[in-house]
Amino acid sequence: MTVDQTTNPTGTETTGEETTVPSNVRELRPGTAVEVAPVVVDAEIVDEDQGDAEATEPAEVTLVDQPGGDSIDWVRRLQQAKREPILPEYLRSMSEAKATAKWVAGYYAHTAGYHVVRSPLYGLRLAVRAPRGVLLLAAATGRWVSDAEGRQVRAASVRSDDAATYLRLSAQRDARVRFRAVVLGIGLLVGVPALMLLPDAVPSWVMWACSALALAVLGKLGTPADKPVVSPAVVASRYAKLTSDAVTQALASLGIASINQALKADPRSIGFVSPIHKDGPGWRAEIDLPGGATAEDIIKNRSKLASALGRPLGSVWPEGRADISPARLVLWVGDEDMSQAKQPAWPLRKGDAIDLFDPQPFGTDVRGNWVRFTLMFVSGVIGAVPRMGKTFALRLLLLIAALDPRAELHVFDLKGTGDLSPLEPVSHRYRAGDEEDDILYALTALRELQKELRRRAKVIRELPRDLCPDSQLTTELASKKSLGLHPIVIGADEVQIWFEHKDHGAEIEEIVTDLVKRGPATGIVTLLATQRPDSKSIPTQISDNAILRYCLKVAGQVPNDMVLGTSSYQNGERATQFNFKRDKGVGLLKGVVDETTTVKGVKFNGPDSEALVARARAHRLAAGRITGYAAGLDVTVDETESAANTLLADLLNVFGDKDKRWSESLVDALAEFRPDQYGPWGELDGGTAKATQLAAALKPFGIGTGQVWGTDRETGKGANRKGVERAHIAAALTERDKKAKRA
Ligand SMILES: Nc1ncnc2c1ncn2[C@@H]1O[C@H](COP(=O)(O)OP(=O)(O)OP(=O)(O)O)[C@@H](O)[C@H]1O
Repeated sequence: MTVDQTTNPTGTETTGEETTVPSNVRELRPGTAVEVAPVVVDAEIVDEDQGDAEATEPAEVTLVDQPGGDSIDWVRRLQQAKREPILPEYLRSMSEAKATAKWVAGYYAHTAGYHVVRSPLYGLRLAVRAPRGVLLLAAATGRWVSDAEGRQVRAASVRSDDAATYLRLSAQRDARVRFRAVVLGIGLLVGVPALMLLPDAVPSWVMWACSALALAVLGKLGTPADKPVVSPAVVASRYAKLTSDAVTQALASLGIASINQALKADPRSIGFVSPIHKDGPGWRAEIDLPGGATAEDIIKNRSKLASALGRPLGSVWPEGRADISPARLVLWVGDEDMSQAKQPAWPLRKGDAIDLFDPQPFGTDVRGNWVRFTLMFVSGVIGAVPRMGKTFALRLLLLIAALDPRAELHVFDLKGTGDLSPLEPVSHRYRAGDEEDDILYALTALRELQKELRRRAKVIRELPRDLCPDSQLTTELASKKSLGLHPIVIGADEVQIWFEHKDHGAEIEEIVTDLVKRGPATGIVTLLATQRPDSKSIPTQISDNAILRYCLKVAGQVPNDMVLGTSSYQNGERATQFNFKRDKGVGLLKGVVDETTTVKGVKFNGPDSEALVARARAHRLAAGRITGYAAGLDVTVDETESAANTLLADLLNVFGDKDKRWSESLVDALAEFRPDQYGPWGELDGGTAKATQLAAALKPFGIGTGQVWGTDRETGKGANRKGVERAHIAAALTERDKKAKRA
């Protein structure tokens, strides 16, 4: 079609009789079904019957794709573009730059040391191989002088009876051999006497240097290709460059129907957004998947992808970029398995004071880059099956908190193994264990914290606007001792023990829910770790409101979604993918980073933690911030309250299915139930003494004892004796719990 280059106001080009539309522009035609339903009609496809009418009467055309390039969106595109950091990760802080420089220096020092130590061996190897080098040099010289390289061509001319060529080649060879023999002869005539005279003519070190050089050259010549003189000081990566062909083939082998169909129709349907390039210690490919396939489809099949690429699972990391498109896949393939890669030194290991309002390094991502986040304003849940690194992760977060001298730490090690004990010297509240008094200690501390939460909310609410414009706690406000808004960080390991406690579980759940929900805004950070992430061990109200989520290896979809949030498994965020043996300390981190990221937490062991805490304590001493447990001023748990606290619950436990029971039989049952606590009561002489004891213990709760009909177990006779009604105890227990909540 010849096109007259005039353009009408709608942007179409006209040729007098014909109306054409630029091939990349689609249109909607008025008066057709297309107008009602926005179906795109290609301008080239014109109904034959309507063709003439349209030719005589120019149709009113509404363009779907507006003319013009992308330039109208230029600024917006620029605004949306993600800026890559100007400085590489290792240059962003002085300490990291130093650590990197130190690492590089260490690397070359190691390489130099390795070769220096082996240099006598290298010399020996060269000396042993030098005679072979002499023979090979002589043979090569012989071949050069005799023009051996032309032998095959001359033989071919003989075989083909090509006399003329043979004569020409022979003449050429004779001339060449003559010339080369003369060169060799002169060389020998000059070289041999020179070699004999040289020792007397030059200083001996020159002779030694020349001899060493000659030995080195001849030794190198005599070295077989598969036995290098110098052994490698470091083992280089085994894996080759990632290519688009390898990626395409691997994606095709995953059995994803939409990808396979698209590849069948067009083998180049997998779109590579940018060239595959080196990104840290690995290769990065950014891909637009074809035909309705999503990044999740690939993430779900990570192990198959690794197998297809012929790499270890720990080095193949597909990620989605849902902010761009569900079909955008970023495939990063590491030079080595993440579990084998050495983690760089933790920037906080020296124990310098930090500000918790700033992002702090917690672990490294699959590329070995530090993953940093701000601990303030979050509540967190850490979950995993046993022995995968939960406690290490929780301790690491608490160590980070300890480095801010203002942070008040409340540490509860319900596992009771003392893994969190390095934090004792800086803890405001600390307890290890899950005994009754440990639970009561925690309960007392949590009640205090709930009161503190309310106080803080009031303080923030009443602060002058100029100090706190958005009711947002700032590092400056947190530093003002008079306000008492310093960070509070609570860490509890094996937290399910709290929530499952038969007497206090409900109250603890209520307080922790409050802390998790309202705490972050008031500077209270609650971090909970559990090895059994289900709705019983971490109530849904709490897990739903957690911001920081760190999920190490879990066994299935339910615990996975409990830690990472509903539908996470469905969306390809699967901590089930980690390996029991190799992926200790590796987990999916969510909520505090832009995208859910695979992170290997820093492995900071007990002795190192103690050393770091010693520094942290020194900062606190200097700042006058040693409080509570660390200052020898721990919370006191009222023991009578604790005995009284359990008495009502214990009575309900031993009551059995009766509504009323004699006091003396209840005392015997209590003594059997908790010998430590009620043993002495059981030893009282006679039923009356026991009944009097129970009556005295129940008096503070307003429960009286009265005559109760029962049967004597020994005589089998019925009688009226002092006893208690179950309903009175249940009512008193409910009333007491209500009071505790109001307090
Ligand atoms: N970041 C890490 N890197 C490498 N190894 C780690 C890391 N964190 C923990 N480990 C290893 O995993 C082991 C178990 O860690 P940890 O005690 O924290 O597990 P856990 O999940 O708390 O176990 P449990 O449920 O039995 O208490 C540790 O002894 C340590 O060797």
